[in-house]
Amino acid sequence: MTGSCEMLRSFFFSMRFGYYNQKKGCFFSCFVDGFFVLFRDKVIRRKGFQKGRIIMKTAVIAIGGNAIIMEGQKGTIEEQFENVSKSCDHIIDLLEEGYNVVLTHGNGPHVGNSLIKGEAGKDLVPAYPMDACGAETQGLLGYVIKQSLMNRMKERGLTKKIASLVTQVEVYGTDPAFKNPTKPVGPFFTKEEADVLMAEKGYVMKEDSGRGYRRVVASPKPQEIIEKEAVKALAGLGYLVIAAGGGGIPVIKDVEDQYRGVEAVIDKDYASALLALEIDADLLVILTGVEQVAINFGKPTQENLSVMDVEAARKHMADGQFPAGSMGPKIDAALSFVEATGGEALITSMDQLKRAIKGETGTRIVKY
Ligand SMILES: Nc1ncnc2c1ncn2[C@@H]1O[C@H](COP(=O)(O)OP(=O)(O)O)[C@@H](O)[C@H]1O
Ligand SMILES: NC(=O)OP(=O)(O)O
Repeated sequence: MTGSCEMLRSFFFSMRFGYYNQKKGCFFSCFVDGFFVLFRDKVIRRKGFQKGRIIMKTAVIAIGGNAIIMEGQKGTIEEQFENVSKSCDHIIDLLEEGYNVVLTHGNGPHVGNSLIKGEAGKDLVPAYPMDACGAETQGLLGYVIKQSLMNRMKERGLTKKIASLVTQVEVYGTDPAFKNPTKPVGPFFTKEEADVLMAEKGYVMKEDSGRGYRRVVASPKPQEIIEKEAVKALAGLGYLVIAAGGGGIPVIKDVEDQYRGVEAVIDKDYASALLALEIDADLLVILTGVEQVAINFGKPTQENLSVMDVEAARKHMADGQFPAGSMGPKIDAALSFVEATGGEALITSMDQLKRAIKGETGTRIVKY
């Protein structure tokens, strides 16, 4: 197609050159050039080609931490490798569909576990603060995801460079979220266990979507992905990039304009939406436990949605269709990306990713 483009260009150029020679051609020259540019841009947009190379679409794909350590699991390293390995084919399928993939992931179960380990061992070795636990979990999960993908790709006879990037995310120290913890981390407890932890450790414990009680910590809104340029550059070089794990390591700028870690866990859906915006991604995919977003979720009148525009999403949100502790932040994050870029967000489950990308399932959130 680009070959035809270039032939047309040569043809028009020679016509234009002829007219120049006859000193008549200025108007015609502009007309021909304009036509060529319109034609070329249309081809590029439709086919994704530019000067003989394919322009890849970039998708930011967010995987929930609860898909890596599942409900009822202790979170052994073997369990995590097994869970992630099961997801690899779905991600690889997307690469084969021609997408540049930037993977982000949650770390809620992991960061809570790290805090418990620190607390339990603090008489022997120093406990880490929450930002350091976030960094630790980014490193661990980067390793688990990267190795699982590498091994599966090898089995499928594919090669793709993979980079896992330690990512800091700036938050504001004045964010009211620091005074109102909402982010569930770590394992699930019964009400009785939660009461003991609140009394003995001073934790804030809340019920998490009918699944039990979990510790909740501050979750300020992400303001800037510090390593965004590196993510964009690596994706542009054809790497599958794993970034902003656990929503990114939360940092603030102190009075001397220096970055400093803070005690918080950023929501990975908000961080993923911001990353998608900052690296000019075409698509934001939020993977969760359901194939489609629904209205009247869990009721006999449940209606699954294939497409939802911004206006409808806002209306359903105002009607209380998307609870704050579960689907609410995902819709909110999707809206922030769609409204700012005019791009699309897709919410679906990991096992339906390929079909959802083809438009066969999932819920697409679009501007109009
Ligand atoms: N309107 C809704 N449509 C679909 N799912 C919903 C809706 N409201 C609540 N949910 C629940 O929210 C869950 C997603 O939230 P959560 O489990 O907290 O996310 P994560 O996958 O990031 O851990 C879904 O799996 C579903 O059980
Ligand atoms: N950081 C974060 O959002 O983790 P989860 O996806 O595990 O909640």
